[in-house]
Amino acid sequence: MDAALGPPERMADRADELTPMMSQYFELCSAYEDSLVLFQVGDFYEAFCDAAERVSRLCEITLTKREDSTGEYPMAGIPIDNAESYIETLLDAGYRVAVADQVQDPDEATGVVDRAVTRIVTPGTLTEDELLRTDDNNFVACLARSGDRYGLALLDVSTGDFYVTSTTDESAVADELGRFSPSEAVVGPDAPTDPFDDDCMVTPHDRSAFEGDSPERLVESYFGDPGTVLGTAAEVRACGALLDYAEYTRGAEGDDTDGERDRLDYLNHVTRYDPREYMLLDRVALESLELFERRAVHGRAGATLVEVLDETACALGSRELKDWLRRPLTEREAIEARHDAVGELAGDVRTRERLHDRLRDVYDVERLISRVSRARANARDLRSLKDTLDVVPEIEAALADADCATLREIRADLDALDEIRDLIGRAIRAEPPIEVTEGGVIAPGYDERLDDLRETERSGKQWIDSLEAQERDRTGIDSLKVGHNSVHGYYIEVTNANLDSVPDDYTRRQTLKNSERFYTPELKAREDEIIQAEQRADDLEYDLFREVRDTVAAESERIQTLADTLARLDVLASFATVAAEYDYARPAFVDDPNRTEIEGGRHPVVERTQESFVPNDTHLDAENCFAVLTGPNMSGKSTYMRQVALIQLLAQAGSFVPAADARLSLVDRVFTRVGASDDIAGGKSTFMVEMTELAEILASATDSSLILLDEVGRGTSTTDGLAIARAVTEYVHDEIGARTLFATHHHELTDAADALDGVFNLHFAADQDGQDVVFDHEIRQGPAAASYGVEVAREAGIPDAVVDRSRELLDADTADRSEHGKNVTNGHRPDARTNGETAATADDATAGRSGDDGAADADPDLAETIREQNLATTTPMEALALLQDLQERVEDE
Ligand SMILES: Nc1ncnc2c1ncn2[C@@H]1O[C@H](COP(=O)(O)OP(=O)(O)OP(=O)(O)O)[C@@H](O)[C@H]1O
Repeated sequence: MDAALGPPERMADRADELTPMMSQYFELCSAYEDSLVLFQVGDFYEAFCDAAERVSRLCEITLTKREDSTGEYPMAGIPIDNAESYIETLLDAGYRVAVADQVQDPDEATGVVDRAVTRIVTPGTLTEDELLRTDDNNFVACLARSGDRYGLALLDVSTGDFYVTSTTDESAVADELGRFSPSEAVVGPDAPTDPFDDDCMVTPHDRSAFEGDSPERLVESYFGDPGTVLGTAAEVRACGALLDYAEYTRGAEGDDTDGERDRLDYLNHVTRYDPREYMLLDRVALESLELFERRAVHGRAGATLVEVLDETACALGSRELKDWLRRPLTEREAIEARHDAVGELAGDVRTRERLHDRLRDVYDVERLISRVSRARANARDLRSLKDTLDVVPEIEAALADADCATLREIRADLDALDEIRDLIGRAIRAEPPIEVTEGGVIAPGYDERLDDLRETERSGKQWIDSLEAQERDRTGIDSLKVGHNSVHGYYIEVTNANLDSVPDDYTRRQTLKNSERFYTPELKAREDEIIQAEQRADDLEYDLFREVRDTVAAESERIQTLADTLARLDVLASFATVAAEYDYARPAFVDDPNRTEIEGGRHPVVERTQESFVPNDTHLDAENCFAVLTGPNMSGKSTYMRQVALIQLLAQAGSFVPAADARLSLVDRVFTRVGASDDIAGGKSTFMVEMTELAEILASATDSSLILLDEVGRGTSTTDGLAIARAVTEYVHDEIGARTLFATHHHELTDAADALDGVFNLHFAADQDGQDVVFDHEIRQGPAAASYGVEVAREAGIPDAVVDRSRELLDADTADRSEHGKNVTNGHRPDARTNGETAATADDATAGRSGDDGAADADPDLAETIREQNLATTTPMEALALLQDLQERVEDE
């Protein structure tokens, strides 16, 4: 176990003798064993012993020590004012942090001041704005098992988004986790801990939260009858245990005296879903289609799909956009409803701009309302809520002429919460301070008692303001001054020279070098009155503020619905902007299965990152659903395949698509097996990764899926690779029948088109311009003629000698194959040098005989290596590796 966690060993052997404060620390460390405890001492959060050493090293703060009668303890303190950034460092280092605050006024404490853990900060349950990304959700997952079923719950504590699903298939769990990418996971007994990403913290949680009727009771207390809101026992367990964990991380501050935990009142809705309601995009697909993360491919300046699509105006919309892309729909009606709205807004630039303009003033009310419910919102938060509510009627007005059902529904759902808006407007000052306990928060006119107190305060101060003139008159001392300081309060200051004129009712308050300060009984009385009124007013303000906050909290469900409505509208407007500005077309959905008809399709990201882009068509249907795609390296195969998948994904997310026209049938899942990636940390070779991904495709794809295969069998010998590629083609064609695009450098695979109905060839061509290869990026029917790997190798900087020799080998191979049906290994090997001198035969080289020109001094194995190559089945990647090897050997000579 990590020595920084749990009760410090150094204290354990003297636990009974510890000072009361250290004993408190020791006990909190024992109670929160899985967290690093930060313990408030005045203005600092302290850690002691091993935890101190760890905190000091990670946060780069000085390690000091605390000494008392029981010994000496290393100590490290982080300033409370700046705690969040240090806590972030500790989270990044993999710790959960239990924050133990002083929960009693030190002046009221008889012995040691009471402390309690008020929050446990963990990666998945963050609510601190400083630690959260505004444009993305932050989920904590909970995986529970009941019989052979897995229940998966996902909660964003900062926004209240809560999803639950269940499945009997462990790989489906991994797929959903890939989609939501939680930063933390709570795992129940018997549930697997391996489907989580490396960067997801797996948290052990109290077993009892998963057991007995505790999950059920908790679900019921939040959402009503578990049987109605949720489906299976596994879902109830996952959801209940996650609620328990979320409450646990709120610490003890909310604990009632009877030990009941405080509730997370803003969690008033859980969405139960079936993964089949959404187009499935597993982790591999999300990564290879670069939806949210970039991959450096061909050195192109990377961008992600979400980056080129995000024209949202507010944080709510930008998070919603990610969610729509993560979970494209599979129900035609729902998709078309989104398309209707996008179409209407795309055609109405004025409304779109007006909406965008207004939505820019919308605050992140989703996170705001969760702060309100957790009693962490300040007066500025409430004003921000009001500012948001203020724009709602304007948004409503902008949608006054909305025609389609979706926009009309949105308009109807817009709820400006007039009474809340009015309440905040009346109660909270326009620019309130951050601190809510020190007054200045409640607006004048809101509460009579408060106004009276403020009036007393004001008139008292006014009287004091007039006192100076009055006392000057009375005493005849022209230099007399009335002032105030925080230690001594109000005073009348008289210089030493005038002390003789001081009246009898002056009492000395303070002596300075050149003057004396006094007060009079009346001044004192007025001062007390002001102080009292001020104190009572501040307290009253705080009470009133809390009342307003509670009233707002009681409407959290309506505010969440409003947030959701605004988020949807923002995404639809963003889709519309992209559609209008980048010439996207509305896709049509067709009933016949397996249809992908795209005219002039473009890759939404690549077209934005380079000067010109060549649009291409795609035609797949039940009769022709498997395209084998050949062509030189860099000709555009990967781009083309991804563009087909992205168009399908965008269409189902509700967006228009980068194409002149698209007619599509729905897809249940996009599979990708593209690019070579090593999973060295996971102990898998490139080939293993490739085969694991392929196995998943073959096991799970249906005839409604879209499959992209980019060079299958690359990581093994050419013969094995080709065999696998061919077998996969046959299997997908015969058994699955999914729409498939298969890019390959195995030219033999193009023969599959003759053998299998439904398989056809497409290719990209290249022109040779002198020694350069020029790509037109235009897709054509039929197989590619040549692969141009050698020319691409030249462009990559392989020396001419090697490139020329490769070209000779290729030519010889082609000639041999056409004449004898043999490969190049039987051909002749000319001189390795390029000076045109007499070539030695391969046989000479193999035999190690020297030619007159010295060329035969060449490494005899070199010829052997070249002979061994079956160039007919060598991929360009392999050819490149070979060239590199040959080059090194040639240079050695
Ligand atoms: N339709 C197109 N219009 C314009 N440029 C394109 C087009 N398609 C691809 N490109 C450009 O060509 C580059 C290479 O494309 P891509 O990666 O798709 O080639 P590839 O044939 O898959 O190569 P390899 O076989 O080496 O993986 C892209 O980065 C892009 O810059």
